[in-house]
Amino acid sequence: MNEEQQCLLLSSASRFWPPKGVKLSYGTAGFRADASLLQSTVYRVGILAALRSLKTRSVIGLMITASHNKVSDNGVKIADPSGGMLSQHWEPFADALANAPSPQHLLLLINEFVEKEGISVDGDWHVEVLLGRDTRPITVSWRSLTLRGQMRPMWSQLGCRQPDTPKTVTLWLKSLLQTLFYNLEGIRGVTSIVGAVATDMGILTTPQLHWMVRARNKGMKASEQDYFEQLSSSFRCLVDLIPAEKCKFDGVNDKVVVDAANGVGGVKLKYLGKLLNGLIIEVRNSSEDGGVLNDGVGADYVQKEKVLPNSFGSKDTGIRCVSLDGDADRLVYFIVPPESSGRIDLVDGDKILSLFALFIREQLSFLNEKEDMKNCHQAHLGVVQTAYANGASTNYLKLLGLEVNFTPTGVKYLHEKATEFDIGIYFEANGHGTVLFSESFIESLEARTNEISLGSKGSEGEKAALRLLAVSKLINQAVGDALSGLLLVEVILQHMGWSINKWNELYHDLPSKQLKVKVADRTAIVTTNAETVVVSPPGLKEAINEETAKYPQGRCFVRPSGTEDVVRVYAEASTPEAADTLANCVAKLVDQFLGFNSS
Ligand SMILES: CC(=O)N[C@H]1[C@@H](OP(=O)(O)O)O[C@H](CO)[C@@H](O)[C@@H]1O
Ligand SMILES: [Mg+2]
Repeated sequence: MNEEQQCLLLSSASRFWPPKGVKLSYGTAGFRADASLLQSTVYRVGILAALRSLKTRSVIGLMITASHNKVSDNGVKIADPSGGMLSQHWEPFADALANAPSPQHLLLLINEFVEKEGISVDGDWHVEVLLGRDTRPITVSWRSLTLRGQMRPMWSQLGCRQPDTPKTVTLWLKSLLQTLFYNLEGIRGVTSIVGAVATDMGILTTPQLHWMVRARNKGMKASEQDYFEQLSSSFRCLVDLIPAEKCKFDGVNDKVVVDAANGVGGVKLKYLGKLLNGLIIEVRNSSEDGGVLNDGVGADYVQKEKVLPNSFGSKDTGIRCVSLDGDADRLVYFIVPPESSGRIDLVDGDKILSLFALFIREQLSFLNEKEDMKNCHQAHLGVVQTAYANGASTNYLKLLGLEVNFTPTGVKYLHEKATEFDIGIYFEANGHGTVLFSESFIESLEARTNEISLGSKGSEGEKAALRLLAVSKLINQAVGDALSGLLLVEVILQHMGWSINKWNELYHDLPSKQLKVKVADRTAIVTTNAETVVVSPPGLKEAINEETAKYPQGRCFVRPSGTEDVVRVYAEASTPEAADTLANCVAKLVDQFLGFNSS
């Protein structure tokens, strides 16, 4: 690194000291913590993004979001050149950067890493980082704003007067100002690499930013408008390909009501809805309504608590209802039963996966019907789940003859596994997932559909190829996306002529329960076998197994969360009461082994 670069890094880093006594970790989906702790982290992730751009010679994304976390948290993560998650190989460096105790340590780390990775920092590559942020407000403490005057320039840049109260000042700045601080810090980080450019893409859903990064690196159109146009036109294409006899079917109506978690998905979905025909999207709990992000609303709440989100009630009985999470990368459907008294019938990520798998399997069977295709390469379809997938869904998928694979929690693992197939469908039970198509399979579909434009009438096989091609454009190829997932569910239900009830009847979920346990150090739990078996602390595995064996169809596992400071407990059993008891007993075991009073 030359002297100019070293000076630039040292001077900008001296504005952003890490919080004292906090250990930051890149976790399941980037850094997440109380928003007041993350200023230096966002700045340092900006540097990381610029270095990643240099290393990969590609455009990189930096997203400011904490997804389903409570409103006082925030987070930051990176989108790699493919639009996927940051390469896991770089996560230890990300952790080290975030925790470097001083600008000098930071510089030393960067120097070492740049040398080890063979990254040339001499300005021969035009670094570009796309920045996105959701609508999450930030909380900034007065202390951090005034500490050694570091933040004062921010106030003048924002045209605001610095608050003069010595108490903690909580800033709930609406719209652009909400996350502008983090944005500026991200930009500062990126631009502390000489010649690097940070392009502010504004307020986006997480999947939109990932989509843009992928599109930019593939040389495709990559604006937000391009995203909306691609989704709406592929949706229309799928609608046009619905078999005539299925177009009007009892129980299928054209309205869906969406709980947008008071997050960024609401406004985006309202805009997208205007570009569609044959589907009415009613959005509630949009960030414009004044409700609190993820508070009594959203996919995480609905999926874990299995209760109605705010502003939904008995009036919604019989309607397809959907919940998105705060940054709109997950979705779950739900049904309001008659006289529900707050409970819902959840149609979760596992059922979305099952619906997608059925539809794709059907199209593949049409594709392979033609005599001359019999000897051709048959597409390899695979599905990927985590241990949180309901056992009934896994049985159902296996009964369909599908290959079911398991990975640890987190899209980064599922996505990676799904790329091994011609078509890989992955979903977490909480609604995080997508369908990936391999380049070679897309090429074979394109070749097949080109035959149609050469004058053929369009056989079932050719229509199936057109449908699959449209699915590959509709469903986000970079990461799970609630907006594109919703459109795909809607058009498949229309295609099948199914109501949400019929879909929900595919199989019956086993009763399950999830709990969170606060412990002294959650990292003391080490797991293996896609997180289903505890390796450490010794004895916990045996204690869990002994308890689980008492319950018919019992299954239980524990793991440290990668996004919250808790240990998660998951239990499944033949009755809701048994699942609750099993979860509670195992939560007590976790507390005995790791709680604040354990020795
Ligand atoms: C049980 C559960 O829902 N875990 C979620 C949650 O991860 P944890 O590591 O469990 O906190 O957030 C992740 C990121 O959004 C998501 O991928 C994952 O599925
Ligand atoms: Mg999310």
